[in-house]
Amino acid sequence: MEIQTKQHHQKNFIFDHCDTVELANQYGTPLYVVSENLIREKCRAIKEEFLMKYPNTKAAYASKAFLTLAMCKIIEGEGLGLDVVSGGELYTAIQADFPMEKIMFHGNNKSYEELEMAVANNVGRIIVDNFFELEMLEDICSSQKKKVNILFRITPEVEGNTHSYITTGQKDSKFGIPLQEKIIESAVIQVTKSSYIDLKGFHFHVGSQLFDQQSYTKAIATAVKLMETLYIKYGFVTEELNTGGGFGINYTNEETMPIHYFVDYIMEAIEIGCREANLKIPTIIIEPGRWIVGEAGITLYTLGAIKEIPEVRTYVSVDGGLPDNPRPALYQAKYKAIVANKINEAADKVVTIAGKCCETGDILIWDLLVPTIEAGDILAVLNTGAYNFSMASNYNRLPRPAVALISDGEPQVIVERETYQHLIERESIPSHLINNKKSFNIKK
Ligand SMILES: Cc1ncc(COP(=O)(O)O)c(C=O)c1O
Ligand SMILES: N[C@@H](CCCC[NH3+])C(=O)O
Repeated sequence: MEIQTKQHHQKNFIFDHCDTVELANQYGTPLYVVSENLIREKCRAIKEEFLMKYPNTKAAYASKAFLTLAMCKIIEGEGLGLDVVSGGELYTAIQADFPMEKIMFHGNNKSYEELEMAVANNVGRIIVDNFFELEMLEDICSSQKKKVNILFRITPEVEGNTHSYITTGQKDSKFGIPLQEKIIESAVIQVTKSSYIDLKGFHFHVGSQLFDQQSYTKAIATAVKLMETLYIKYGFVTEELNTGGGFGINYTNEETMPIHYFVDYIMEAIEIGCREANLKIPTIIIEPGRWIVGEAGITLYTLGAIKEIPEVRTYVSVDGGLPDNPRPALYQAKYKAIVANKINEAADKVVTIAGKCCETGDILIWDLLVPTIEAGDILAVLNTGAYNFSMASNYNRLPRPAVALISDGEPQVIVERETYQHLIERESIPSHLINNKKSFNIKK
């Protein structure tokens, strides 16, 4: 493996200047390790190859990929905006003093309370997904006497070439306002009558972990057509177009695409579309999540039970699994991994890396090439920065791992490991169950 061969002089796998075996010893496993520098490098590439290259552009980090207070600070420091999809994500941003005007609030079923919180905190854009939300927003704005800027999320009717669970732009999708004339146009007409809500433009998101540029181009063509129709029929000028995120990253053998691979295509399609339709190019916004943080994270595990089924396979179990990384079970996602304390030993055995959950589907990696391994070895699963920590659960009552952030070669814990006590913290025992003395008559 490339990373291993580069490190002949090292004994252990080094990730962003830190010895991963030492990290495992210091903080325990499973452990999420995230590199601040790698995140910043990605943000800077977005600045250089998108924000500085094209006028009138903005970028927001899709925080669902990985969000902590420290992450808010990194994103703020890099000058990007933040895409949030829930009261919890918004609360985290508020607690980190993230500039509220740079927040984009998404979601297909925002609650009244979540919208109240967004309006009260003056978030920059609310991406309205449906009429139900529009009516709540009108009500909230009139009672708070506040104006809000919104985008309508449209369903671009594009099938992204990715796992079906992470396509969002297809016609039959829970996300976005359908493009049928009478639906989208009546939404626009309704909002233009509002004295509280200012419709700035439109948003679409095709899907996640995409490499095919054509799906963006198709969605842009649809959005430009809508912009043109609205301009011709109603004189409505689209000031902003948010083309979502979804840029794919390298998990196994795919080549990681630089940001210009996606954004140059997007910008060209917009320029051509707007020129042909005689429209002014709106402000263009992108909101990648995975592309910014996915490759900046790894997960360290300790190997435990090794079970060889002769002539079938060898299962090697780790001290985590599905609860800290549900992606293989959910999306058949593939990962690569390195035995961190044996990087200079020849990898000549094929094993299957199993999680410790009571689930047959809790397999992190099928058929991984490893050297001779034993219990106690440290396994580093690569590219786990996106949608691992953020999707982690306590299934089987496993405490969630800590997160260590490496900043300029120095690791520190930014999220503490959960304890067994955390698992019962919100629970109580009803009085009749305390001594279990009462005989219980089950009402029929
Ligand atoms: C509206 C929206 N924006 C941005 C993203 C970020 O996606 P990704 O992490 O694939 O870039 C998503 C998730 O797919 C999304 O639904
Ligand atoms: N959770 C998904 C991405 C979802 C993106 C949200 N629209 C994944 O891990 O790939």
